[in-house]
Amino acid sequence: MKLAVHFGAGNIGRGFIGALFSQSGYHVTFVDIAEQVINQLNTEKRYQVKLATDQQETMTIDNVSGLNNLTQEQEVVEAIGKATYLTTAIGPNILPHIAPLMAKGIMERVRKTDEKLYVIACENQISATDLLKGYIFDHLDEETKEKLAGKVYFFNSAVDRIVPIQNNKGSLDVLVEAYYEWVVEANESIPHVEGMKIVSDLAPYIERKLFTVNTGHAVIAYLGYLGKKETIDQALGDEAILAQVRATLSETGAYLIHQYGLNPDEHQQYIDKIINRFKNAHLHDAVTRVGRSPIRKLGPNDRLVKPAVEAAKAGLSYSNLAKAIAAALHFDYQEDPEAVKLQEMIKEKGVPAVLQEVSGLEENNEITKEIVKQY
Ligand SMILES: NC(=O)C1=CN([C@@H]2O[C@H](COP(=O)(O)OP(=O)(O)OC[C@H]3O[C@@H](n4cnc5c(N)ncnc54)[C@H](O)[C@@H]3O)[C@@H](O)[C@H]2O)C=CC1
Ligand SMILES: O=P(O)(O)OC[C@H]1O[C@](O)(CO)[C@@H](O)[C@@H]1O
Repeated sequence: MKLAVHFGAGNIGRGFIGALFSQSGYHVTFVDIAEQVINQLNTEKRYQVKLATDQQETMTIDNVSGLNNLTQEQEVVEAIGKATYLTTAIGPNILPHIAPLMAKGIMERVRKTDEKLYVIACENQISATDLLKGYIFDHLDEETKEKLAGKVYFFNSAVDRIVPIQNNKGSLDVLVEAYYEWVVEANESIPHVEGMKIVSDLAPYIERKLFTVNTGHAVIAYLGYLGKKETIDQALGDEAILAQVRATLSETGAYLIHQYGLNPDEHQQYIDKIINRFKNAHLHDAVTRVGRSPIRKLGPNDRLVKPAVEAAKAGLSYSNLAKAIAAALHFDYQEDPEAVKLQEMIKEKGVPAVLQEVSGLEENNEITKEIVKQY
């Protein structure tokens, strides 16, 4: 049986990427630091993926096991040695921390086999696999670097499926939305995985997804948080928030249409479909999950700042994006370490300095001025 080694046995790992590998005939070895999840994977050997629909269809995901990357390093290295795919869904900030072990696995592997290995980071981040590759390369010896060509491939990807925080402590089962899209940029044929779509240029896909699904979601999350809404669907029930989401997605849409020559009617349909996905009340998706890690989300290449900067460059409107950024700066959820840090930074340095440091926006930039006004 072919093997996929997947770092991150969380919501996307179990509910999306691992599930697709299992359904494609792979054994999936999940690697995680969550000891209880790893133990359960090894004892139960299966779990259910439940669709957040009226019918609640369920699928059994089997041929799964787990390894703890803190206590089972050698086992992880051996698994990487046998894998066809090496994937992650762990959070972009964690990639540098798992790269040394991945590098160790790759070094041992290329000494022993010429079999091809495909590495794909499945994160909400543009070029996440390129970033991971850079972190891995920092830990590879020169001999391995020279041997990688034709043996280890790194492919960027875009992943889209809403998987909320699970409300079933102690269970491996995962509630997911029925919709999913996994797009991988590869210029050659790679081993088949059910549901994986191969494209030669990922840029339009990842930007369309990040600046529609993730921008729209972030607007709802931050305005919903300010409006004391608990979940995304509850926030969307507020007409003012719904109107603001539509206005913001018109701005990102204008940029995407301008940049990639998208058909405006088709893009509007894409926006409408996504807003309907957000309305799914079965997901109970907390605004605090969707707004999590605001410093990352306010990054220069992320879902709010990048489209605002690109819209400004193209002479397009960005005032609704500026409003969303201002709302993100008010996200003071105490259980989110980045939210706490962001509020401390704002208190200490003020909004313009924070926008410079976190988002790469100069103080005299027109976008900064608009954000400060909205804030
Ligand atoms: N949940 C969603 O709907 C979607 C999430 N994503 C992206 O997928 C990635 C994962 O997100 P989720 O699955 O929601 O998060 P999650 O928090 O459910 O899963 C992350 C997993 O990584 C593990 N982990 C953290 N640090 C680790 C370390 N140092 N070593 C090993 N394991 C470690 C955690 O224990 C957890 O099991 C993120 O980049 C997210 O942006 C992308 C699309 C949809
Ligand atoms: O996972 P992140 O990057 O923290 O952001 C949350 C976003 O990711 C998703 O979980 C999946 O695309 C969305 O639900 C949401 O837009």
